[in-house]
Amino acid sequence: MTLAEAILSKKLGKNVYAKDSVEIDVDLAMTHDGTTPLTVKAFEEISDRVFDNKKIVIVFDHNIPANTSKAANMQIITRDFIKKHDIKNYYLDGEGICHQILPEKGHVKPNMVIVGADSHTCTHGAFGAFATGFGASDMGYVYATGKTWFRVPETIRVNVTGKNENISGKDIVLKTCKEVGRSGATYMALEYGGSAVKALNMDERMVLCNMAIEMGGKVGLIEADHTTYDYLKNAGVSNQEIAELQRNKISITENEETYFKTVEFDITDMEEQVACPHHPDNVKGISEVLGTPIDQIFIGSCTNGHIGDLRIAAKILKGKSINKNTRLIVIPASKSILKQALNEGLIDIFVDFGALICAPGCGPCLGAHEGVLGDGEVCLATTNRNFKGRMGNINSEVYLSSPAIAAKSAIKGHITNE
Ligand SMILES: CC(C)[C@H](C(=O)O)[C@@H](O)C(=O)O
Ligand code: SF4
Repeated sequence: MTLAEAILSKKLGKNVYAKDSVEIDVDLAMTHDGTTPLTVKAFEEISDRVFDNKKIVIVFDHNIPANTSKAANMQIITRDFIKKHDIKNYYLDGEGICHQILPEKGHVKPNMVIVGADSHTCTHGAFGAFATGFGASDMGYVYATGKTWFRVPETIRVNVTGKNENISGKDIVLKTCKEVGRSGATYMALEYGGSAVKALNMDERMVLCNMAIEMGGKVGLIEADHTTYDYLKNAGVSNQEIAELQRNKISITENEETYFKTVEFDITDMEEQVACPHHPDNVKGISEVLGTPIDQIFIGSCTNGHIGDLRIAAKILKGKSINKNTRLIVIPASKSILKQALNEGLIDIFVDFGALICAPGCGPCLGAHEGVLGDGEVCLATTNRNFKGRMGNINSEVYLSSPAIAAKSAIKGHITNE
């Protein structure tokens, strides 16, 4: 069985396989400031009671603090919904990006079925959970019934081996995007494994699963292991619950025949990867884009705003100053990452370097809040999407890279790995 089949089978108490259709109870449902109002509208057409006020999580992250009256009014609708239905889990005051908050606050656990009204909900597959993004009307149905249906996805196995200290989770996922292509995994699971994946910490594993949707993937998945359980412990999950999860651990034996296909690569001699405008699968080895002038650099987002990312960037930027032809925006993915970065002196390093620090949230990632680009400008971002106009201007260009490449490029003012 593939990991996707195994998780869904365990949950349903019977064996299900790729292409089967299943109706299933969800363990966690998430919406954010951008998608809650439409979800509420769809929900109210079918019910006046949520299925379970403890299994819903609502996060404000896309436009926080509100930048327009429209965004502020959408937040009023959401706050009213939270009060009316006594929703227990909500993070509304710049606590961070939903895909960071969910695991950080201990909401995500292996074997869960998680749905969210955001396409990057697939991030949580890094914990061995079946997690996927939905549109607001599907979420309205989930808020009312706690149920949804899936076609069990076929699986592309991605095996990554080798060792290379210059290669991060972001380089691995960009390479995967190049290999699989923008629609190569449509409605499929991307199941990551191999020694190089096993060696990654949870922040880096989340990067791999976060970008599954950029290949059309339904879910990104990584088998839970001791790294997963250590993370859960730090996120406040009780020892008792972790022991229970370990007892129920799903282990799969890799079996070629169960996969739609297998993609394999070795990172030992791989160079850093950069996605060029205007799609995350337009990936080149860094040597092909060295010297590209950059106007704005953004380190943050649900892909690469983790504490580990900020540590890597700060180590590179310490004692240096920003190139006068570029600007740098740094946004920790959550308030607790911001606090940790303050405690470790990372924020001092960024500020001294010449960076602008903004409140935890999505920031410039989708061009709807702050850090919008001007005509003809080029941005290098640690985010997951570089579609035309993604950062708020159809006449701008966005490149995607790891935090290390973003930091090095902020010193030089052009794309570099030195
Ligand atoms: C606004 C939201 C619905 C959207 C998504 O679903 O992914 C956003 O987070 C994005 O990254 O484009
Ligand atoms: S950080 Fe970007 S990709 Fe992630 S949820 Fe926010 S807008 Fe979407």
